[in-house]
Amino acid sequence: MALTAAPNSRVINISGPSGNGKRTLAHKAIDKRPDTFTLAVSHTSTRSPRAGERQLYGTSKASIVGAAMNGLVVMLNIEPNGGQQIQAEPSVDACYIFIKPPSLDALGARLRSCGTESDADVQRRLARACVGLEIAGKWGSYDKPIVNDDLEMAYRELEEFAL
Ligand SMILES: Nc1ncnc2c1ncn2[C@@H]1O[C@H](COP(=O)(O)OP(=O)(O)OP(=O)(O)O)[C@@H](O)[C@H]1O
Repeated sequence: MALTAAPNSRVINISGPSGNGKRTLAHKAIDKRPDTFTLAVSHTSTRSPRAGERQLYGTSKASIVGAAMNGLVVMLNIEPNGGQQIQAEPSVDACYIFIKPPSLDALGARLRSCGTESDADVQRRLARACVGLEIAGKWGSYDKPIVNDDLEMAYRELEEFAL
């Protein structure tokens, strides 16, 4: 049987530098509209799925398409390569959102506020974020950039784009 998502279904790859609020934004979407949004996390994640999340294993594509066929907007927070594979799959109507921090200073403050990382780790993640933002800027292959400054406004942009 061919895997074909329902016409109005959406699969959204959520990408962007570590610590810029991808997970926070996705969980806000699930909290606000639990009957609409679900989050698929990579099977490489070290933690168990939280409420509203689906963990992806070998049949990831089938489970994504299955959820989309059930009318859900499936947000993917997975490794960049995995996201590109899903995007390249013609049976899935996938799009690509890039979440940007308002500034590198703000991103640094968020990483530090978690309190789980040493200064050296924060500096390393910021350096990676600089590279990621530069690549994304040149790459330009995402459908929707969202600046996650005010969380409520960022969520409204996500909702407007997704629904
Ligand atoms: N708009 C915002 N304003 C202020 N703080 C925020 C905002 N969005 C997220 N944060 C905070 O930033 C920190 C990192 O957020 P989050 O874990 O969602 O990032 P992430 O992009 O999913 O990170 P990772 O890719 O490492 O999993 C958290 O402490 C979160 O509460």
